[in-house]
Amino acid sequence: MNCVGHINHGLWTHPRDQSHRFNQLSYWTELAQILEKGLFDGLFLADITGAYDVYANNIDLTLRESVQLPSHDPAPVISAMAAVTQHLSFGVTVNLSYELPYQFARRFATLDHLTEGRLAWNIVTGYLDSAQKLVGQDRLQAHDQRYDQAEDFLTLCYRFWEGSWEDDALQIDKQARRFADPDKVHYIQHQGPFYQSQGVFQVAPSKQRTPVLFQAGASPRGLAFATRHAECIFIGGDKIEHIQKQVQKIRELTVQQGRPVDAIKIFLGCTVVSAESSSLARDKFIEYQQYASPEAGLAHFSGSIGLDLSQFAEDDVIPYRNTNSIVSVNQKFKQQDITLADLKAQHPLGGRYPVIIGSGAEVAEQLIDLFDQTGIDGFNLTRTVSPESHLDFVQWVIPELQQRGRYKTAYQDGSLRQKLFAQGDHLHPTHPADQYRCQPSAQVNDQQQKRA
Ligand SMILES: Cc1cc2nc3c(=O)[nH]c(=O)nc-3n(C[C@H](O)[C@H](O)[C@H](O)COP(=O)(O)O)c2cc1C
Repeated sequence: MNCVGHINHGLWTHPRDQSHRFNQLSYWTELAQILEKGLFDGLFLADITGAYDVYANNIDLTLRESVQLPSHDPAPVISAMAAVTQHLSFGVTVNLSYELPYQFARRFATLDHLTEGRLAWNIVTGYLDSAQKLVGQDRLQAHDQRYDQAEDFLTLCYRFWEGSWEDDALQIDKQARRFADPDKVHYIQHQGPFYQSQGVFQVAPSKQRTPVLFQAGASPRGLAFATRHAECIFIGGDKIEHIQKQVQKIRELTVQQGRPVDAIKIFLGCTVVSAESSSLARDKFIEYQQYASPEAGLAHFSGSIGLDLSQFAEDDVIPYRNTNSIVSVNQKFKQQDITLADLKAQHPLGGRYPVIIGSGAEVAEQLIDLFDQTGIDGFNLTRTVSPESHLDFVQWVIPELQQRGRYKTAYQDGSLRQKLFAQGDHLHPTHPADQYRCQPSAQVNDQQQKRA
C-alpha cells in the first residue's frame, strides 16, 4: 500500500524501517529495483478508501500507529517504478464503488500503455462506512449489492477496453495523413442497472487491453464474482486443509463459470522473516516483535469486520455479528470460539498473516511444501521491515528456491498476462469479456451512428 503501516503494524518504529519515506519517489523506485533483481513477478499495492475508525469509535490509534493513515493514491507511483524496471509488473487496487467507469478505464488503459502491459487491477468494492461519509453518502451499500454494481462496472470497462477500437485501428501513417482509421473505431452503447454510457473510448488499445484482473472475494457472492471475472485470486489462511479446500472450491466454481480449470492463478498471503541461519532468523523475529503493535493490528481488524474490538477483555470470546463489512473474515467468529487474547496472538508482527521464520533453505522448503500440498500457484508476500524484508527474501530465500528448480532464473519477455499464462497478451476467449470484443461487422451500424 502507498502508506506506512499496511498489514504488519507498528514496524514503522523499527530503526531500519524506511516506510515513512512512502511519499518519496525514491522509496518506490528503490523498492521496484530490489524486486526486479529478485525476479519477482509483480509488486501488489493494496488500497482503501476511508479510515479505520471502528476501534474505540475513533481514529486515535489509527493515527498514532499510522494504520493505513495517511495513505496515498497508489496509481501515480507506477510510472516512476516502470521507468526504472523492465519486467516487474504492478498490481494496483482500486475501489470501483467511488469511481466513474469511464474515467477509471481511461486511467488504467493509459497506465497499461506506459508500463507496456505490466499492469493488473485488484478489483475491490470497499467495506468501510467512513468511506461512504467521505464521498457524501450515508452508509455502505449492502454487501451483495456492491458486487452487483461491480458486475455492471466491469461490463462497461470491457466495452471500453475490448469493444471500441479494433486491433489495427491505429495506423500512424504520416504520408497518407491517417493517424487512425475511422472505420475501425466503434461507438459503444451501455445501458446497465448502475451505469450508462455511449461513445468512443478515448484510449487506443494498450498492450493487454484489459489489465490482468485480480480479486479477493471469499464470501459466496464474492467467490461467484471472482471466479467469473478474475484471472488471479488472493486467498488467506494458515491451515493446510483450509487452503486446500479454498483452492478446490475456486477451481470448481471456475469450471462452473465455463472457464478452464486453471484459468485462475491463486496466490496465498504470507509473511516471511529470513536470515543467514535459522537462529539469526529467530533472533530477527524476536527483535521485530519488540516494535510490532498487535493492538494496532486489532484496530485494522476492527475496520475489516465492522466490529469495535476495543470493547472486549482479553478472555472474552468475540461474538459473531452480521455486519456489512468483510463477510468471509467475520465467518470465523461463527465457526470457532476466539478470545481477544487469541486474536492478539494471531498478530505477532502486528498483522494477521501466517509468519514463516527460518534460514533461506528452511523458508524455501516450507513454501514448496505449502505449494505442493495445497495446489496454489504462488505467494503474496507482505512486507515487515521495509525494504529489509524484501532484501532478505531476495538474498536468502530465492537462491534456495532456484537451487531446487522452483523459481525462475530469468524473466520471460512479454506482458504480465503473457508471463503468467503464456497464452498471449489479451484475455482468454473463455473469459466473459470476450462477448464485448468489437466485431468488424459492426462497422455499418457504427458509421450510421457517427453520422447521426
Ligand atoms: C487478500 C485480500 C486482500 C484485500 N485487499 C484489499 C484492498 O487492498 N482494498 C480493499 O478495499 N479491500 C481489500 N480486500 C477486501 C475486499 O475488498 C473485499 O471487501 C473482501 O474481499 C470481500 O470479501 P467477501 O466477499 O468475503 O465479503 C482484500 C481482501 C483479501 C482477502
